[in-house]
Amino acid sequence: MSTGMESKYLLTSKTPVKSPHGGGTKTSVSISSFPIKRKLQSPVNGIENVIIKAPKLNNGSATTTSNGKSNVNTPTPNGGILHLNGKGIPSKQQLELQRQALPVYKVRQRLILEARRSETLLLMGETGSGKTTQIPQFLYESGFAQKGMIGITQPRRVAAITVARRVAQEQGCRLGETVGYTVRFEDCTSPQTRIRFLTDGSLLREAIADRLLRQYTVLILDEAHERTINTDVLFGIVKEAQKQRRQRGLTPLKIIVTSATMDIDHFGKYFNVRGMYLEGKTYPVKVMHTKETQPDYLNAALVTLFQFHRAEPVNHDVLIFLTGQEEIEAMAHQIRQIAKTHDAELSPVRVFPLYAQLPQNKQLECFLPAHANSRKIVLATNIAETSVTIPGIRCVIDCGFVKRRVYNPSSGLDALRIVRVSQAQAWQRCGRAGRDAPGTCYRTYTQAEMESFENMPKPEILRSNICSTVLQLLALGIDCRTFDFLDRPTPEAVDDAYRKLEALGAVRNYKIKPELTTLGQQMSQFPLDPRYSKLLLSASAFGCMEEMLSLVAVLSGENVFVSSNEKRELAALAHAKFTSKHGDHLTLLNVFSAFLKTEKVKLWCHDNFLNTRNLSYAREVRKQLQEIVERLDLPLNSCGNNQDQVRKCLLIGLFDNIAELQRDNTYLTITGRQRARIHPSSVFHGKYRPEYVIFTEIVLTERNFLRQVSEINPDWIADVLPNYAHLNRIKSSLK
Ligand SMILES: Nc1ncnc2c1ncn2[C@@H]1O[C@H](COP(=O)(O)OP(=O)(O)OP(=O)(O)O)[C@@H](O)[C@H]1O
Repeated sequence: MSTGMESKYLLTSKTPVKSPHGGGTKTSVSISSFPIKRKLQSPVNGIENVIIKAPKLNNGSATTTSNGKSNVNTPTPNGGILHLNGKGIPSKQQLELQRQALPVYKVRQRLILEARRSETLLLMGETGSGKTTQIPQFLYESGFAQKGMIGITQPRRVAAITVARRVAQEQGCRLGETVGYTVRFEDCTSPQTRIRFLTDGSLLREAIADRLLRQYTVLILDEAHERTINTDVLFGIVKEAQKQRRQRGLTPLKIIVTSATMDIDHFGKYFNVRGMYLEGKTYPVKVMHTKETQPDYLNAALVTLFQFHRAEPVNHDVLIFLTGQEEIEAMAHQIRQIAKTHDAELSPVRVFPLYAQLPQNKQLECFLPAHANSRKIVLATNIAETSVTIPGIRCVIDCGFVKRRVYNPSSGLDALRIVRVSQAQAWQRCGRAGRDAPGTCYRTYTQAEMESFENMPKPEILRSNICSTVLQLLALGIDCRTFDFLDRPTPEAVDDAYRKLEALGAVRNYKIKPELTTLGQQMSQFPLDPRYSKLLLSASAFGCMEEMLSLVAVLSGENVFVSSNEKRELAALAHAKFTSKHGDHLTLLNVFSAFLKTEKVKLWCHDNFLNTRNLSYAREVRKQLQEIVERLDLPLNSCGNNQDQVRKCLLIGLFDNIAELQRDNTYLTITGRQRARIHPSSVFHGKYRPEYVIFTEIVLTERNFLRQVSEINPDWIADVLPNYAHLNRIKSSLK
């Protein structure tokens, strides 16, 4: 099966599955989400949830032309059909017609009425029905943004940016004018902006400056089911801001919580409101499961892809959900190879990776209109799972796995693990098809397997390191233990976070009445993990502030190295110029320092196989971090050639990330006793193995890897962290 070309092999059952709603027919099942109807029957605090019915839609249908290419027919309000061919950029009039065809558009009057009547709305509607793009526009067009902005939060940058772009298009304005977005280190808004899409983390940082969030008249917390830590904290913050503004007679704050798959009863109890279900679907999506459990989900996805590719019209684009960068890059290579080998019999393909570490301009490439005579194949992680619409996608292939950050309180380490998706995530993935035409979703797992998946992903706050959250809340004057959480983290997790913050010197007296130290207050001003903030706040004492600003800026961004399958050796040679024998951190610093001195950056990056966009982004981040450092009056000193100071300083923030070489050439982390190897991207990979290392991150997959590794001298540990060295019986401290 390795080529994925065997056309007789039928992976999926011929009968599509029934949606959990029970709607749809045996052969064409509509996309659906959680069993909404069952949920909606139960009263919330005695308040009945309601279903808002949309008038019947004249949904578009797909027709196949004689040359095998199908046209997407977009329904128009007068029942006419508008030919778009699914690939071109629509005109203003076409956009308006597309808007009017969305289910949410049909209930806009009712929605506006509900928004005028109630302080808080809890809205559930099918994926693709128009919640994210339309509701902010209805509110804006009805005057809700006269005294402030309408803010819409998204869990991910790519969603915030692409949705803002679409809404700006629909409003006929340039991005950053009436419609804009704000994500970490990037603000594309202006004083004219009325509709602002932003990541939940960005809104949280705004709350530190103004707990009442006075810039906003409406806040829409979208994709509530994702339950990221930031969204969970925001629920409590906006609820309190709303109450305070009411009590002080200030401009009221409307809160709207939206999702296709949230647990509406749980949210209803928390906000003490009824939930509303906006009825109406866009295009049907046929859902297919494999007949049998697949031992290799990657191969199963590849086989399914080529079965589809052989059989279906070329402009039916495909989106495949995988777990991470390595898998995506490997499959992209395989697909291109297979397509090349069989180019005589197969239509051309264009493959687009989409994952968080990819430079932003590369991420956005798959959102461009597709070509009519080749198939677009997007290979994505869960960053494409919610909110996004990738034009042209008619087929989703879901491998059913996701890489999730999990925190192990007993080891004290954060790690990435590959786990099964939840049912809610599977339905969200399915919802990425059928957005501009009917679609199909192939799941490379059986229906029985799907039923064994958990209903909802466990809220991030219950499975992650919450140090940053505890610090941010404390900066807002809130003890995490008394905060009004939708789901409260366990007392052990809270204690663990306080203990870590105390070890970093950010908090004191946490057992009785936690207080931020001066250092902690300063740390909360950086949009960074507290450990990185600590590095910056300690750097001037080590005489290396200039270097640490650069290093933290690079570590906060995405991969600066460009790998090339075709020119692997040339790339390695180019990168070797920057290699520091002391490890990856100083290597990164060498790259970035050289970049900062370069004038013709594009050419220089190209010649050195470096990513211009990511390095330019790091330069921007550095500028912003330097502004904070200057505001805090910290000396901007440099250690020059004495770069040991940088590695010593790293110990002060990353002291939980020290590992010791073992006899079998693996490493054992001092905190948590995890065994791991050096990541293949490290300068130490397959070469000299230092006795002690400090690393940025541990990745737990089939094998554990330490990412970004530098050598440290154990004597430094005793100097910089005397208690730590003693407690952990580091060799040098026992001499
Ligand atoms: N960038 C885009 N290009 C083309 N069409 C788009 C784009 N963004 C949105 N649309 C159209 O608008 C529809 C509504 O999208 P929207 O994101 O508002 O839905 P939603 O209800 O929020 O979905 P979800 O729950 O999946 O986030 C899509 O189904 C699609 O038809």
